[in-house]
Amino acid sequence: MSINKQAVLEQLETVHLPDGKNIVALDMVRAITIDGNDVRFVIEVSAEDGPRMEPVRAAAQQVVEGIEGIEKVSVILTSPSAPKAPPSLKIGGHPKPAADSQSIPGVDRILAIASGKGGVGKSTVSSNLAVALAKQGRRVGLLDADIHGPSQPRMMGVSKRPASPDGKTIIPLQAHGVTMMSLGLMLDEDQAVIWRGPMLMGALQQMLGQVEWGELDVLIIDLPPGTGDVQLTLAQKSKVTGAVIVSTPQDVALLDARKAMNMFNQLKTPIVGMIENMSHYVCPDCGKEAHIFGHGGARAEAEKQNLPFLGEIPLDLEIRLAGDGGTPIAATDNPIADAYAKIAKGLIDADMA
Ligand SMILES: Nc1ncnc2c1ncn2[C@@H]1O[C@H](COP(=O)(O)OP(=O)(O)OP(=O)(O)O)[C@@H](O)[C@H]1O
Repeated sequence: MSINKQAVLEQLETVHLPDGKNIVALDMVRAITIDGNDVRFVIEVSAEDGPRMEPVRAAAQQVVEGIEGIEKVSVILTSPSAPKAPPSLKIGGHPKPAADSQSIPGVDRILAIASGKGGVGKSTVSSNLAVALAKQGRRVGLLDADIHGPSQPRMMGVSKRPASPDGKTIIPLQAHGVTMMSLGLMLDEDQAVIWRGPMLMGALQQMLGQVEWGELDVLIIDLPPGTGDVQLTLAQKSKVTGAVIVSTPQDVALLDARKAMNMFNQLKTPIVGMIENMSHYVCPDCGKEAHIFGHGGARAEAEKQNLPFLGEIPLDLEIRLAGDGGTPIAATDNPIADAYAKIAKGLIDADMA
């Protein structure tokens, strides 16, 4: 028997609190994840109730363990302990149930930039691609959904707190011809983000739903690395046109990229193609090309997976310096900008941006 979320919820409806209401009706069950024969979920309780809720947790585990075919059940009790949201903007909070996957009014396409592994340059690709597309006349938005480590404010050179005239809608900022928003703009730069899953999901949904994006040809979303809740929420709750996978050429990054691709396949999010970042290094002194992380791995992987290969970006100090300085290299006339321009053109020609 295949295990589905509905079957899990039905069992959980039989777990009641002392006041008689069940934990599903009370909206306490979060983040149900079914992984083969294993099931994981979270029960959210108030901080005061926490210690008294262990029997409820145990009961929830027991009833789900009773479902035929389930081998392992992990249930975690959590209570909100997130830092306070910026008062006027109400970022955070629980995700509101979305009936179906939603499109964003005025936004024609959503492109998610993803990677399996951290640090492969996904955020750098996102900002440069956004700028390169804007330079080619597209109306582009950039949403920094890398909520654990938002880096777009630094890379795009913005630090102003977005306005919210009515305390509900959020007015995004403009930088290098791109309309952008990042949770980083709501936080102090060195504030660690320790929000738990459900809070993050709420924040993400708010960023998608409450930001006044205006009319956009494409909204680029810089995802966190890996295959976590943000990716799942995004793919399930919004109409993502496609995902672009960024990888460095070496095996370990490709291994993780494969996991990310599997996730998108399972979520039925089309994969637009792969980009190889840090593809090669040209020594500025002698002009010799070196392949520090190997070369061509992402292209070969794309071929293997029958996916388009969108292009390669060299490893270059100028790219890092430009990103750190708040002006993506794609916004300059440095010849390296051509690499991003080429990928942007490919996306436009494929009607993906
Ligand atoms: N092609 C490149 N050449 C040189 N430096 C690069 C290149 N791409 C990215 N970098 C640098 O590598 C570092 C990591 O890049 P970036 O933050 O874009 O990666 P990421 O995959 O988004 O990371 P995270 O996992 O933190 O989200 C940054 O300092 C960035 O400037």
